[in-house]
Amino acid sequence: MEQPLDHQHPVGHSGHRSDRHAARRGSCPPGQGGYLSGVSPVSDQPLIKLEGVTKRYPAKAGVTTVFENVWLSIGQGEFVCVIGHSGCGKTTILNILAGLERPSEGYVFVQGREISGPSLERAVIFQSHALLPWLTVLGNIAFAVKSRWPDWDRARVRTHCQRYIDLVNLSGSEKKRPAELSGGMKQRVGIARALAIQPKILLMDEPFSALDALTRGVLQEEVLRICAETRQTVFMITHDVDEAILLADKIVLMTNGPKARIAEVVLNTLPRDRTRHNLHHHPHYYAIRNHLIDFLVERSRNFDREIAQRPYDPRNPPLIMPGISEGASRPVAAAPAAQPASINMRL
Ligand SMILES: Nc1ncnc2c1ncn2[C@@H]1O[C@H](COP(=O)(O)OP(=O)(O)OP(=O)(O)O)[C@@H](O)[C@H]1O
Repeated sequence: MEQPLDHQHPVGHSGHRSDRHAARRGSCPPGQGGYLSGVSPVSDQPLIKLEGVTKRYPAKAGVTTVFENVWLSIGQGEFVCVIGHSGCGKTTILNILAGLERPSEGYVFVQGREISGPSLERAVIFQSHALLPWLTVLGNIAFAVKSRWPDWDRARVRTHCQRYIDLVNLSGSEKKRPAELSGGMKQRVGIARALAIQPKILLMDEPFSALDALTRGVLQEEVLRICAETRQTVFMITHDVDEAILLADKIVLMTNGPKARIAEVVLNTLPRDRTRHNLHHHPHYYAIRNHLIDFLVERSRNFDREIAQRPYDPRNPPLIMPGISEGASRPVAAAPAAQPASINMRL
């Protein structure tokens, strides 16, 4: 019988503190993370912690600080979306989480261990699917699976890949090459490939932005279903407010760069069984949506002025529940305005 998908890998070293001292004590090598070591997960700590993360690049006039002092915790099984204007450093944060870039200052911990580079425990899905054109659907997924479990025999790899091909509804297309697939199908292969290595963390950089609206909607719902089934932890960048409300448990709002920071974290209070079609019936939907749009249109560029008038602790950005508790933010109108089906805030 088919086993349920389970992405909650047992992890080792319970009791590791998620602080830089624990990571540096040397009891566990950085970046190795005790993957599949057979001990129960540490439940009382976030899966991911960013502590004081800052990124600077050399610039003509010295140095540019893209973002600074970013503190964020993400729990096991949480779906976190980041929204903010172009250039505020969203992709850079994702790359740092992936281990592809290093912060100029600060630390990133996964299960209490500081990360030190890329790892199969963190899978990335980019806007472009980056499939190997000479391999079939099955071949592309198997390639990743064989890297993850080099000792598996052919039959085991095949069976494992098939589960993920079925999961993303690509059954029947196993032998097709990328050139024979639509954009949506290619992105499904990318999703299946990322999930098939059973990463602790799925990092997605605007994964649906290159797709037509219909395909995007279908794939959003599939990702929602898959993540609910697998309790996959996700960090995703999007410019689409409705996509964030549909998918995310938490929506991280970043101010404009340079020197961007996390202004606040919006908790999505809509029920988890939401769909694209019933989203707007929920009484908090417009409050959340208006809050996000208000932030992107207005507050993201005037945030320094805003916090000159109220306390703000970057280590603990305000948690906002629009429609329930506005925290330190300005009140937003809850009344539904006439809105298009989807707002893409690439401004
Ligand atoms: N290697 C680099 N050297 C210098 N500057 C860089 C480098 N990589 C990124 N930047 C700058 O850092 C800033 C943030 O880039 P990043 O791609 O992270 O932003 P973003 O918020 O993801 O933008 P978008 O929404 O347009 O994808 C930009 O101003 C970019 O020019």
